[in-house]
Amino acid sequence: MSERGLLIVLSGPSGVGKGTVRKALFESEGSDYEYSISMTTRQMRKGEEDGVDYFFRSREEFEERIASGKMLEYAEYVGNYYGTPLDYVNKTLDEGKDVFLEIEVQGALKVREKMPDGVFIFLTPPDFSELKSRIVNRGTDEMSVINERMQVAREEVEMMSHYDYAVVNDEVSKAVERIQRIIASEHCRVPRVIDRYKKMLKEF
Ligand SMILES: Nc1ncnc2c1ncn2[C@@H]1O[C@H](COP(=O)(O)OP(=O)(O)OP(=O)(O)O)[C@@H](O)[C@H]1O
Ligand SMILES: Nc1nc2c(ncn2[C@@H]2O[C@H](COP(=O)(O)O)[C@@H](O)[C@H]2O)c(=O)[nH]1
Repeated sequence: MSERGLLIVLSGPSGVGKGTVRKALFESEGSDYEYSISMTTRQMRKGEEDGVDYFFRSREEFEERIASGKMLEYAEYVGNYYGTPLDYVNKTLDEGKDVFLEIEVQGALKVREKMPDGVFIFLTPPDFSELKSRIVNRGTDEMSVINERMQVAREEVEMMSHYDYAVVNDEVSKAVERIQRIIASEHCRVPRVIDRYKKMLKEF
């Protein structure tokens, strides 16, 4: 039996490029990760699709899921709930597949408490004016929401010390390479592979 998959958590301020980097990573040669689609109560943006970008749900339904313990983590971010469905993550890790979460900081820290053997990567902007330009130029949020997201970003950067790695997203292809190297080295960590070797020795 193969060992449990690796949980990879990519986090960082809104607009830093988590989605862009994640998509480029998934499209890169040899990439073999399973993306955990999050659930949210926010309004669907133009071009988004239910079940692809997010599971878009009402607040009532989201709160029912929280109450019945169906979320690995959730957070309220700029007025909306966002969360990770628990079953999919556990089932996929048990199948030996690597699971990729792209989530904000409060949620990532909750996952860290529950699944400390995951790898926690904080994506950083080259600087804050570039971060603001990226959110503004994306054109998806009103100025009041952008200002709120920038305010949250200040607090989130303070939490970087709780992560295993910080990766700067200056250029998407470079950020992808840095993340690939981190994941490759995490796969070789002794606590991950030792059980398999112990089992092999027993059967030898
Ligand atoms: N390295 C980069 N250089 C320049 N622009 C970038 C880079 N990475 C991402 N962007 C642009 O920045 C904007 C924000 O990127 P993206 O939506 O991926 O961020 P995000 O961190 O996923 O945001 P959110 O957390 O709000 O979902 C997009 O318009 C994207 O094209
Ligand atoms: N704690 C969680 N945060 C999540 C999850 N899915 C996405 N996110 C983060 O929320 C913000 C805002 O996202 P947007 O799509 O409205 O721009 C961003 O930082 C996402 O990474 C989740 O399941 N849990």
